[in-house]
Amino acid sequence: MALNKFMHPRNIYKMRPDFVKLAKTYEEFSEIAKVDVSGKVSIDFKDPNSLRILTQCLLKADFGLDIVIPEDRLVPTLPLRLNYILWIEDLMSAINKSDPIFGLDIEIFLGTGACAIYPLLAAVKNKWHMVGLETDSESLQHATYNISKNNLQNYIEVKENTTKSVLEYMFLDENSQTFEFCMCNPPFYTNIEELWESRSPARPEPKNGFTGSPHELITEGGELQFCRKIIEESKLHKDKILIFTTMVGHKFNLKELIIDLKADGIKYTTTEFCQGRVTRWGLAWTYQNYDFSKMFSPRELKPKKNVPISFSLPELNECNDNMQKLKNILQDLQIIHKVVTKRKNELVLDIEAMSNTWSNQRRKRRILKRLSGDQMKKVKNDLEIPTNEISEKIHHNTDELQKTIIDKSIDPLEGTSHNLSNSKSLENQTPAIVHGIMKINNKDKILHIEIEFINGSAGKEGLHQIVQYIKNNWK
Ligand SMILES: C[S@@+](CC[C@H](N)C(=O)[O-])C[C@H]1O[C@@H](n2cnc3c(N)ncnc32)[C@H](O)[C@@H]1O
Repeated sequence: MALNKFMHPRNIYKMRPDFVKLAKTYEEFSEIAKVDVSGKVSIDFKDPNSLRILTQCLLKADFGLDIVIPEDRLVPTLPLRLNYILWIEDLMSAINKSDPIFGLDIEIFLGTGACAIYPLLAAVKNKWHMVGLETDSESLQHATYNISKNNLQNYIEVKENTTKSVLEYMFLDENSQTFEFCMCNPPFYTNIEELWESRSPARPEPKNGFTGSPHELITEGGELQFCRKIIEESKLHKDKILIFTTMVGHKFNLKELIIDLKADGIKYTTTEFCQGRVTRWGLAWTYQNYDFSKMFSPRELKPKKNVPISFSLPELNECNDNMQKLKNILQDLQIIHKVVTKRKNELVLDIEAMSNTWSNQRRKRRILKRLSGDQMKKVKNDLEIPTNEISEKIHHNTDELQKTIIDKSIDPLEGTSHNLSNSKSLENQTPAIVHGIMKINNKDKILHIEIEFINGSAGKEGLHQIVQYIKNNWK
């Protein structure tokens, strides 16, 4: 299932459902299940009846919902439906409406379908109040039946949309209620030919069987026109719904809709719904002052490439070996640094800080200021002990890696000494709090440095602090 890794992180269908358990629990599932010689249980995904039974059983097992999906209606794929609901949850939490447990939020759903799948999931999962609009009276009847079968009438109301509009119907009355969001899974196709074309033998065969009635799948102008209609109607009811959303089935249509929203200066955000081998898109827009900048698509959440920290150190007047000066600073910080590669003007060091030796510097300077007379003299004397006397190179690695480590460092303020002599034990027992790779390029006596963070409990912030310390002490 190539795209499952990009499913919403909270989607329970990221992991394939346990078919063995389903077969043991539900007789209807065991009837459609096949067991191979290795004991693996599978079903025929191309058979609409198997898909219907699988969906009904999963709704029962995972959400406690007892649903009847009519034979001639769309079988909702649960991973996709759940991806959409989870994204709405994220949007609600982005606008600080993440606490609907008391059922105070009232939502609206367009095109409820025969299962009323979205309102049912939203009600059992989040206790959201949903209003479902549907034009197909037969689907409406099924939806009403499924809602009362699960005793969720207090949460879900379904209404027959008798108008040609999409949203308008909800706001015919001036005092109509407001909603936190609307969601919609629009019919995909423009006409029956387009629908058949999508099923033509020339196209790669879909993995899942085909379900749904023409009414559910076809709309004049296809999904693009349907979504454009919602956008147009949303302009008339800007404050009646805080966030308008719709699912989009074709990437091309998503691009067109984004162009429309941009042209009108409407704030929007998008996401991808990835599941199995199918990607759909979510589009949300608002007329409110909401910040969507922290909304990310699951695919965007994958770790970003580690961008190194770059900076330069200028030539110093009284120093004729800048590279050595930099090494001295690393030594002062008790940072273990071993040479990875050494070329003419370039040196690559593996650096490891075992403890935070840079953070208290300001405090130490403050205390120094407060000290007076003899105390000050003593501390100053201690401080002025040259670095090479309080440290010594203790380790030369035979495989060409030169390791420099401070053997002993005196803390002038506490007057204690830290023994860091056993580098091996440090390496083996204590993980570095900052581990990075430092590339130093010496060009025209200016050091150009790039440090890449590898790992460590102090995080990249720790590395930034080290960089700051180096810059402050470059004099
Ligand atoms: C693709 S189906 C989605 C069904 C269900 N929500 C799901 O996701 O499985 C689209 C639904 O929108 C309904 N529909 C089409 N035009 C509509 C309109 N103007 N207002 C409300 N519902 C509409 C169709 O009858 C159909 O049930």
